[in-house]
Amino acid sequence: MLSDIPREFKKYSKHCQSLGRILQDTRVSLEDINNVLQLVRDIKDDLLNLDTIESLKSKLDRTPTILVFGQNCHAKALFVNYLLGQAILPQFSSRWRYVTFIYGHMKNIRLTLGHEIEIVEKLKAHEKPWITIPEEDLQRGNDEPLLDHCPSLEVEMCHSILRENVEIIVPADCQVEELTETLNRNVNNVLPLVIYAVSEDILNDSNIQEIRKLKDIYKIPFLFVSVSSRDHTALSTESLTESEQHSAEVSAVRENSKLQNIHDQLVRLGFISENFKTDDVMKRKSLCLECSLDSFICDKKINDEFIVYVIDVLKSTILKMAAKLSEIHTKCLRKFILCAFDMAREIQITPRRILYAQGVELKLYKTLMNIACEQQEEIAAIIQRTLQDMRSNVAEVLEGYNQNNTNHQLTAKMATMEIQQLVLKKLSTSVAIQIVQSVGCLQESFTGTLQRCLESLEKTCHELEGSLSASDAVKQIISAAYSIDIKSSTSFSIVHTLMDRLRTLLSTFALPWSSSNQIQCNFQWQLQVVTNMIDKLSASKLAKTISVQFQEHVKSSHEAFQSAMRSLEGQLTCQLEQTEEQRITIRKRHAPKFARLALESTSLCDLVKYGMPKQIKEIGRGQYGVVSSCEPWARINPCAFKSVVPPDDRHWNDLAMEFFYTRTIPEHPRIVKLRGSVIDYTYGGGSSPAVLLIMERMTRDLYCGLRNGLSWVVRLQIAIDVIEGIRYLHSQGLVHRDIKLKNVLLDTKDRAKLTDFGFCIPEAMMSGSIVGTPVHMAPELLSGRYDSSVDVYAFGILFWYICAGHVKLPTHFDQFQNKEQLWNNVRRGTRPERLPHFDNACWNLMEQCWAAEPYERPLLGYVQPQLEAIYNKAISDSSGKLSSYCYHWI
Ligand SMILES: Nc1ncnc2c1ncn2[C@@H]1O[C@H](COP(=O)(O)OP(=O)(O)OP(=O)(O)O)[C@@H](O)[C@H]1O
Repeated sequence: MLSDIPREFKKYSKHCQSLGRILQDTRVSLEDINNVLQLVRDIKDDLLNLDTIESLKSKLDRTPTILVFGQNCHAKALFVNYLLGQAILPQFSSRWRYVTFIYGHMKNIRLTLGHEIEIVEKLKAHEKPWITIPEEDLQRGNDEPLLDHCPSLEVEMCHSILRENVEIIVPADCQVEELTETLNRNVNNVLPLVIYAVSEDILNDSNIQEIRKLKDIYKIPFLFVSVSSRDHTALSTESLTESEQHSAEVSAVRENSKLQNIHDQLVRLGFISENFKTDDVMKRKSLCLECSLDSFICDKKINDEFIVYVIDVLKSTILKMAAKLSEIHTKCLRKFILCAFDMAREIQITPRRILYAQGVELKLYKTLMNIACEQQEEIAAIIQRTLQDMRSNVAEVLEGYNQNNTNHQLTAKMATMEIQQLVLKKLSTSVAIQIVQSVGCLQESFTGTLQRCLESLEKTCHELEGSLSASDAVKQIISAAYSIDIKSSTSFSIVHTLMDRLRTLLSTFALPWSSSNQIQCNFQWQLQVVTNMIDKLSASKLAKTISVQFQEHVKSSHEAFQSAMRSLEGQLTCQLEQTEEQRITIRKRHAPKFARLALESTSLCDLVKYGMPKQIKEIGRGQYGVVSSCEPWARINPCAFKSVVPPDDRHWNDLAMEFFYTRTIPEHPRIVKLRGSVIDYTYGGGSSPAVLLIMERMTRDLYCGLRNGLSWVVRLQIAIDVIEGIRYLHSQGLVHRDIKLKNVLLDTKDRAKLTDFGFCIPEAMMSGSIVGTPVHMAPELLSGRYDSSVDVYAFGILFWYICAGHVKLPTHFDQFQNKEQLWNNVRRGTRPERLPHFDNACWNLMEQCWAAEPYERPLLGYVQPQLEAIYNKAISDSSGKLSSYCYHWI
């Protein structure tokens, strides 16, 4: 109804206010994180680059404006007059200037340049009272410009549509070519609702061109309205005379055929879809679909259907903005959570890596030192053997020089040189081969992982100082023992030293070739001298030298490694403290803030799309909220919602974080999926808003189920369902932390789903807070240091109830006066008692699950097949033995 339109604009403006507040909070929160983390800064830059926040802000500030275009002034006048319910515009005139209708307490009219500047000009309307705007005031003078300083006729009216900060603009008549520029200049920063009024049977070329141009400018759906001058408020046909009735029928037929023509033409031109029937409009309204198609209505239906177009445009506008904002919140929050995960991992892993690297290096060092000692004898033997083998090579060298050279002095020198080189080369090669063999396997087993581990530690460290790094020190240790280039003896320092020593030794024995002693050398004598000289080289001494040098080298590299490691460890410890601080800030401040914003923006989207859920009746109450059944919402049927009123900011943030985790996990048959949320800001008189969490409605909880009696097979199936649900949550990185009878809901077939993710949280975001329901709480929960195995413990207790088949507290627990007493005893090992009908398989399973030490508790992947085996046995037992019926119903 037209009379409902102001309400829709009012709703829109309320949503805009909510969005504006969320937007402002988002801006403040982004500023808050600005200096925290590089990663977070990236998020902000990302947003600023896109100008998302700013552009959303300017979109929010737009005034909803009904822009009335049309085939001619006649069509536009008819539409505006329908809309405002009075003949405000003359039906037969042309060359209009801009006409803007705005809200005012009294009817008033003036010429303006924009809203601010009023042009003082005497208007016809000022001369006497008027109903319809005088044509003279509307018409643009021949010399009146359309672009710069184009005067606009501003009409103030006291009308309910205009009261909601809405304007109606009838743009000035102009040529199609001038449209873009005139509209850009005169109608900017508005939220347009574009009407194209048609009064003729057919659109002419210039109309079509105009529509195309308008579609280029406003990329939103249009509403085509076929208008006619017929008075729809006229009396019903029954009160007409026969001839009047006849002419009314004729004009109705003509009207229908005109409507059909225009409709067909619009379809042909592709402006509206072929299947679009006016009746669809109502269907679309009820389905709350986003406005994506142009619509076509006739003026007879304006009263009922114009509102559909208005709702479509307003809803889709709000939805787009809220969805964009929600995307920003979710994106930031995801980054925060990932970041917290990485940080938690870094904090956990780095000290282990350091220990690992130190351990492996120490082992490597010790092994190399052992090699150096153990290999000494073998190296000596190798040197000995090599020197022996060398005699024949030396003989060949000497023979060659004696035959070919007459200058004995020169020959002697050259021969000495060549022999020296020969000895060194042979020695270095054979020693090198030995060392390579000894340490070669070490390189494979030690360096790969160690090197990677060190490199990753050094990469993590932001301020590695200039001195030798631990990874370089390890490289040195290895190269002290093993060098790829060992055969080019110069690159291997130990062999190089050996060469120097040999060179000195050999040059001492080079005297027989000198000319001063006048002794003629002959081959045998030379050979004897050289052989003697070689024999004088002490193999064991050389081996010892090599070994000592080798050990020294390894030791000094080891010391360098230790010192590099100490400095690396110091820096990393410092850095980890900062990382932990940042993680806490993210977990406690930034993530909850964005979670709350995300909850607000997604709730706004849900509210706009589906409205407030309509309560049927209360179905349950928990510690934190009331659960009610409600009418189908977002096509969820049957549907329920839990309303939670967070008492303070901390609870708000906690709720928002939990909501985020549970809303973002993919659907699973064993989990009650949260379908949406809305925030009721009016709750408690507006002082304490309530968050309504909307979900599928289940039949009852396991507590009720057990109290009313469930067969053994059904109970076992429920236990399997619960395990599947917990396993799924764990696979998503979430810990439930509150597994208990009331959080297991049953459907009509008594299949179970987990619900109430009030405490559900990813491990990395856990703060060690003490949460849960006392009897189901694992002892370590109280220490604040726990992991996902608390759910296994809680399942153990739940399984006790399932096996017991009733909801009475275990006698062992019943004796305690308060939860402190209970916890103290649980810590000391008190657990539920074994009931007489428990079989071994079930009892063993629950005992394993509630083991005191988390590491003793079984993995759920182990529990499930155990349960399935118990279940299969129960099925075969129950099908065979009717006599056991009573037992099953214990
Ligand atoms: N989706 C649902 N469909 C049907 N009943 C539900 C649904 N969710 C909850 N209930 C019922 O409402 C009761 C209250 O639920 P709620 O989650 O608020 O609290 P709780 O789990 O019992 O306690 P607490 O708030 O301490 O965790 C449940 O015990 C259950 O019986």
